[in-house]
Amino acid sequence: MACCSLNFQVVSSSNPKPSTLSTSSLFGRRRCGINRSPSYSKSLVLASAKKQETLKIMISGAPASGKGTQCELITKKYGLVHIAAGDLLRAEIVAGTENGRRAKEYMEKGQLVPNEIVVMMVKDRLSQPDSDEKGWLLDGYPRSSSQATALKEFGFQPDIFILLEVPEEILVERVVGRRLDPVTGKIYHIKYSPPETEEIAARLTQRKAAFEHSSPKCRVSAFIVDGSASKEAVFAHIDRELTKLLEQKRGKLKSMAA
Ligand SMILES: Nc1ncnc2c1ncn2[C@@H]1O[C@H](COP(=O)(O)OP(=O)(O)O)[C@@H](O)[C@H]1O
Repeated sequence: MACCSLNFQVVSSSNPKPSTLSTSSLFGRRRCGINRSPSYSKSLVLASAKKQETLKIMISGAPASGKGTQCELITKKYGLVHIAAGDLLRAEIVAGTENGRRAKEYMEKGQLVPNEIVVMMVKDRLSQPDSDEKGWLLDGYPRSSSQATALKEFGFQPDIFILLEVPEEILVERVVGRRLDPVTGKIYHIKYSPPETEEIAARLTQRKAAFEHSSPKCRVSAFIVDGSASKEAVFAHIDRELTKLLEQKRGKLKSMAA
């Protein structure tokens, strides 16, 4: 069965050790609606009308991890604004801006675009009213601990970080073996562009790992997906987690208004 091949881990900042939950316990629980009961106080209704709680999500996954598909499913279900760092950069290039011109040089070489361009670009997009109203799903950012820190300093903190982990052998089989040097930002390929020294080789990471090393101060859910897990099975796990999170956020709002 497809779902049997999917491990699900939740790591919170207070409990950095992941605890693996069984798929049956996750699938077994009923999802609760967030219907308003007529007994809610007036203040609650006013508070809710003023600002509905939304989700703020960061998602990371190596190429071929199925991230694109999951992003589509998540944004559709939760009505979030999908903000992909790569798309923002490509839009700058198309618009012919100075940032776009500079970014292009790095992108063509397969390197990370410098932080002074990417950070402000993402920050500006997150500051748009639609991101605030609908919530957001940030994709492809951060790719280093300094990017994570920079955004946090601007006050943008995700509720959850979703990590789609694909075992090494499947990734290599599926696509290229790209690796990031977290120190220099240089991208290598384990086969076609190997690192120059043993020292560099020892610290290379897949890009997603750069975020893991930055210790996000938010809940982290890692979905370890092997080749046979269907997109529906993966989404069922993510959906369960997000529904729970949203209920918690809205529950907190309720108790504050009561
Ligand atoms: N957070 C980021 N920081 C720096 N550069 C980025 C970032 N996100 C995207 N880029 C640049 O844009 C390119 C395209 O990104 P993306 O659309 O996510 O595709 P890919 O998965 O092939 O990297 C990357 O190769 C990189 O040069």
